[in-house]
Amino acid sequence: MIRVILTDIEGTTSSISFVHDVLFPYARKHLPGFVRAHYQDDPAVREQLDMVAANAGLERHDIEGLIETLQEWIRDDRKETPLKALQGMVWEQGYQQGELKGHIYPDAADCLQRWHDRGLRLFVYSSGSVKAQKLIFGFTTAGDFTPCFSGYFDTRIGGKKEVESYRNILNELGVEASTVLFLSDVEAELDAAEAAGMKSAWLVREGELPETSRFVARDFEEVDTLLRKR
Ligand SMILES: CSCCC(=O)C(=O)COP(=O)(O)O
Ligand SMILES: [Mg+2]
Repeated sequence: MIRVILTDIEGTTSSISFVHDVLFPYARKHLPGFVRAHYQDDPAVREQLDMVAANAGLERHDIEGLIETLQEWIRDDRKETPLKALQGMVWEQGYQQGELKGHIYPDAADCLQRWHDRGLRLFVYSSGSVKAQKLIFGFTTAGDFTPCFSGYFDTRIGGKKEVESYRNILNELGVEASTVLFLSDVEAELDAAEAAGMKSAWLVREGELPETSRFVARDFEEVDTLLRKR
């Protein structure tokens, strides 16, 4: 029986276009100024920049080089942990100032609330940092959904296509793998979750439905139907 839902964000609870056409351009525009303003006095920013420097083989004082690398990573949609941490810090300003509102599909909003009310435990696993996850769900156009969630995981637990990441999440949750249903729009992530023993559902919100033996859902209402059958 499913007792825990672990959900991806982009393409699952929220649209790909919100992430790529709103969040990433916002980060591209504001990240250079944010880094220049904070690299000297904010240890959390400095820590992430040092990780970028180590990863890119740059000198830690080469701030303009580090900014250029971060901009390239945003362009290439690289899921690098320090980039994701810095994006979360930049987006925080946008949400706080009312420039950003998190997108959530209406079916996801309804079902997350219902599942929470039915006693299911809900967790997020996204490449976006935990801070970014709390912001997107805290400031949605449909209100604050953070009370629905019991916890959040990001790439610090491991990459989303790696089996070990899901094993680590199971260790943290302390539950039987077969009681966890992972929701994602990326098949390789579902493969990794299943290899760790979790159940999975593939969200295919647009385009043709794939021919597959996997459970496929157009939206969260179809996932809910599956949950009620199990
Ligand atoms: C937390 S909202 C921003 C999501 C993000 O930065 C991203 O790269 C999307 O990753 P996901 O694992 O949710 O597909
Ligand atoms: Mg996704």
